[in-house]
Amino acid sequence: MSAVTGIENISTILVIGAGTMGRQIAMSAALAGYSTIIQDISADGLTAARTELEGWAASRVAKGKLEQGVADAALEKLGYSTDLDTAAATADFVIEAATERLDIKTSIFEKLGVLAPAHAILATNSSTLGSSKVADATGRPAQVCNMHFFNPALVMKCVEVVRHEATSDSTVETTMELARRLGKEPVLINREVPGFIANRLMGAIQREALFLADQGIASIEDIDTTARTALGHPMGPFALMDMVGLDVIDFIAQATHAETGADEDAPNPRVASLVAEGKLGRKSGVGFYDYSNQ
Ligand SMILES: NC(=O)c1ccc[n+]([C@@H]2O[C@H](COP(=O)([O-])OP(=O)(O)OC[C@H]3O[C@@H](n4cnc5c(N)ncnc54)[C@H](O)[C@@H]3O)[C@@H](O)[C@H]2O)c1
Repeated sequence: MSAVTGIENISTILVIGAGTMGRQIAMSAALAGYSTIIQDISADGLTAARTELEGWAASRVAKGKLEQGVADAALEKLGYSTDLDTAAATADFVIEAATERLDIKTSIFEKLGVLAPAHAILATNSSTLGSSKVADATGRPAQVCNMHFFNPALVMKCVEVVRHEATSDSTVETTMELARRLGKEPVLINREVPGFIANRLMGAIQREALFLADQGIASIEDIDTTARTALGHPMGPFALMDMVGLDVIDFIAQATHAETGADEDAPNPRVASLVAEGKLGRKSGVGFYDYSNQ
């Protein structure tokens, strides 16, 4: 039997990592009324997170999309800390969104197993590491799962909840319900699989798009146009890869290939050579498309 907490007993959420994902996950939790602590080893990272979230709230209020009182209440619910020991001791639910490295995550989960209250659920936002890799380090594997948000986490509705073999039903139920209370539409993945659902679907489309382009069957522009005009996608696969970052696309392919060893998961040479040339997509000004004049 797991001693996991039910949704009604969750009042304090700890988000570990104040980067791209962590800060917006934390704001989603604060907006839902939870006392939320963002913990990061970098004080500068915490300051940057605070500045971005205060700016985000002010701009939403200015556009009439968020009431001033709601924004103020959420910002008041947010605490910032470099001290994991103190932060973890009060957490009912932990969402780890630190740097994507197994050694870092293992050490965090090991500490959480000791520091967090016995009832606390310990979730990871990792895109490529299944929670089974860190579950045993906690001493409470039944209370560990992936809770995978999408970027930008304040906007995207999907949260993939991934259970590993030992994750308890109550951990899954509480995590799914928490996601709903954060205004998300969670989906459940019953078994760990590289890429979960969304990145697998995206990977399949990208693979086919790259195949068509590599074979000279159609231009990247026409493939993107087809995805938009025939399939109703908001943007084509090449534009999307440029937006995500070609280094990220290549990293995900490498991680997936390392895990599955399947030929179809091998990193694409065209993407790898663009990355080697520093052409990373929108963020570097050039990727499949040229953004230097935008
Ligand atoms: N960026 C995305 O689009 C995206 C989407 C979904 C999930 N994810 C996942 O979210 C996680 C974070 O990604 P990100 O893009 O926000 O990364 P990021 O590089 O923007 O932020 C990572 C943060 O973790 C902090 N950190 C590093 N070691 C730490 C430690 N020991 N304790 C506390 N904080 C620590 C860093 O200082 C940094 O602020 C990763 O697991 C990634 O797979 C990322």
